[in-house]
Amino acid sequence: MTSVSITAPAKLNLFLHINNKRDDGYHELETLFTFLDFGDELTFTLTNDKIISLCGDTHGIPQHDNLIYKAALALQSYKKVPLGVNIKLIKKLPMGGGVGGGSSDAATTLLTLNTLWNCQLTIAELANIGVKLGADVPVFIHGKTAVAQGIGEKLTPIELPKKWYCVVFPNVHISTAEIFTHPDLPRNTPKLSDGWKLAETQNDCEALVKKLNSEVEKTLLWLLKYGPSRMTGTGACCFVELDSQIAAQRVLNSLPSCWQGFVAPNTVISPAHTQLEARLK
Ligand SMILES: C[C@@](CO)(OP(=O)(O)O)[C@H](O)COP(=O)(O)OP(=O)(O)OC[C@H]1O[C@@H](n2ccc(N)nc2=O)[C@H](O)[C@@H]1O
Ligand SMILES: Nc1ncnc2c1ncn2[C@@H]1O[C@H](COP(=O)(O)OP(=O)(O)O)[C@@H](O)[C@H]1O
Repeated sequence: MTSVSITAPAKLNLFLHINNKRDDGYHELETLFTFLDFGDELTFTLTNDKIISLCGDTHGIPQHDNLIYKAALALQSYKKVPLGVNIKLIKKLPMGGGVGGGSSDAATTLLTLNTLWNCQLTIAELANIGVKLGADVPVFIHGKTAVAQGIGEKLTPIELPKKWYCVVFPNVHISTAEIFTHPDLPRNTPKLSDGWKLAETQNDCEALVKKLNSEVEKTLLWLLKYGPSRMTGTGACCFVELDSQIAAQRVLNSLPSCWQGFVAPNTVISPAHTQLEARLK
C-alpha cells in the first residue's frame, strides 16, 4: 500500500488591504501571503476501491463538509479516478484562526492526490478546482510567497528575508463572512503603488476585529511589547515578527496560559511543495 505524509502549512497575511467590494459581495484585496514551516499533517494511503475516507482530528466536522474530503472528491470526479484514498489528519492549526488551515489542507490534498493518483493536472488546473473550495486555496496550490490581488487569484511571487514568527491564537473564533459583511469594515484602501514598503501597509480588518473582540485587542497589545505585530487574515490569530528563533521562542515561553501559540520561520516555497518534490526525486 502506498502511504505518504505531507504538511499543510500555515499562512500569514503580512498585510491585508481591502480595495473595493464587488457586485457579487466578494471583496477585492491586496495581501502578502507567506508560508510558515509549521502546519497540519496529512497521511494519504491509496486504496483500490473508489472510497475516499477521512480519519483523525476532524473536530466534529462531518466528513462531507471537510475541505479535505471535498478536495479529494472534486479531483476524483474531475479526472474520473478509479482509485480511492484514506486520509489521516493531525490538526495542529487553529480552525477559523486566519492561518488558512482548511484551505491549506484542501490544497495539500489536491497536490498530493494529483501525484498519487497520477492525474497530471497543471498547477493552474488544480488552482481552478481549488478556488471553488475557498478563496485562499489557489495561493497554497501555487505555494510561493506572493502578493495576491483580486480575491486572491492574481499572484505575484516576491522574495522576503527569513524571519521567525510567534503566532498567538487568543481562543476566540472570528467568522470571515461576519467581518466582510460588517458595515464598519474599511473598503477603500488605494491600490499599492510601485515601490511600496511593508512598513506602510496594514491589516484593514484589524481595527474592526479589535473593536468587536477585546481578546484580540489584548493579544496585540501584549505582542507589541516584543516587536512589530499584526493580526493575520480576518483573525483571530496575531503574530510578532522577530529575527531569531531564540527571540520568538522567548515570546512563546512567556505566553499567558489563556492563549495558545507556536513558533516557526517563514518559507519562500510552501513545505507541501518541498516535501512532494523531494518524494518525486
Ligand atoms: C480574507 C482572507 C485572507 O487570507 O481571510 P482568512 O480566511 O484567511 O482569515 C481570505 O482570502 C478568505 O478566504 P477564505 O477563508 O477561503 O474565504 P471563503 O471561504 O472563500 O469566503 C468566506 C466569506 O468571506 C467573504 N469574502 C471572502 C474573500 C473575499 N476576497 N471577499 C469576501 O467578501 C465572503 O462573504 C465569503 O462568503
Ligand atoms: N480540514 C479543515 N480544517 C479546518 N477547517 C475546516 C476544514 N474543513 C472545513 N473547515 C471549515 O472551514 C472553516 C475555516 O477554516 P480555516 O481555514 O481554519 O480558517 P481560516 O481561513 O480563518 O484560517 C472552519 O471554521 C471549518 O468550519
